[in-house]
Amino acid sequence: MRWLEEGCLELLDQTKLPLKVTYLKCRDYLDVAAAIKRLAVRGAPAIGTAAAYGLTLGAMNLKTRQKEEFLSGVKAIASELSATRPTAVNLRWALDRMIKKLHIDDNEDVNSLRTVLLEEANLIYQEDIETNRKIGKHGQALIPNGSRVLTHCNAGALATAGYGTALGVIRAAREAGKNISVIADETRPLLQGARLTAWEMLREHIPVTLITDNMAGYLMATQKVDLIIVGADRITANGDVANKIGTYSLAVLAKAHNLPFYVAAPLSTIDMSLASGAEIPIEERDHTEITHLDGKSVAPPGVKAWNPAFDVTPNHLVTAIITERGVIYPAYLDNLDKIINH
Ligand SMILES: CSC[C@@H](O)[C@@H](O)C(=O)COP(=O)(O)O
Repeated sequence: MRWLEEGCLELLDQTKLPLKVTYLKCRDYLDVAAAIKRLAVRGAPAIGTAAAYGLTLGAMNLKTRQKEEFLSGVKAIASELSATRPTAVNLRWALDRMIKKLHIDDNEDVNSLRTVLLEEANLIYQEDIETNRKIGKHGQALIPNGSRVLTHCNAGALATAGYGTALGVIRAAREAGKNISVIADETRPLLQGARLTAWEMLREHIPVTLITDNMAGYLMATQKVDLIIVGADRITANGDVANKIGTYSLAVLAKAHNLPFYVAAPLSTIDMSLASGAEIPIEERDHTEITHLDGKSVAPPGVKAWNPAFDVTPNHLVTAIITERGVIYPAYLDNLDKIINH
């Protein structure tokens, strides 16, 4: 994603990858909201950053010069953007951070508040890349040379402002000179692993092998994988992790095969207001995402379907959470609070 000086957010349309590299030009918050909803931009940190720019666009397009009216308009746009996807807490985190900026100096006029919003969105963007590099640095120390790493969905540069979380750890391990190969779960139903992770890895000449989701158990049983790293959409105060549907099954399999199961995520993904994963709102998406493939029906018309986009992995299945401030080990139930409030 890229902010263009003309007052426009440019987004790589991820729904078109890997076949086409096309960019969307968002000139209003409604364009950004629509892009988030249809997953043209997706991945927890990426939707937070895009929403921050979306709010900036909305504020630029508000006609009023009256400060109170401007503030209530911006807040209404923030709640609309926040409602686009319910599970990834980074979306709300970024919008809350933007809104907080508007109260710093009561003497500022509407135009300078617009500048404040753009500067904050730029900061969120830049910080996300730095954060991911730090996650990579801490995480790569956990990856032995020669590891074959299984990952799910796409927690790479595409899912963030740049570099990636889970894939950032892999990038950092490669940059440290380690010989690392990746196994990408295809990630039904929308194939973020096949379409996006495989695309990212191939572009950087990182060895990658694609498997379907139902091959993971056999892969582990036949000792073809050494560890698992995934990203996260929300981590609760007890260390439970919401991530792309299928993550929980991988964690159970990892436990059964005695393999490390790591979660790489920025602190902005940790929601200390929720005690456990049972409280996380799980997005349910359109049934056609599973009854159809590429617009063609793959199920009998009229069949009932269920399409939760995320699942929750309980803390006891997580070996460690890798954050920008360091690695939180199983004793993290206490550490999480200390690290967040440090
Ligand atoms: C660094 S991204 C971490 C998660 O957001 C990612 O693993 C994921 O589940 C994304 O889901 P998506 O539905 O594609 O937005």
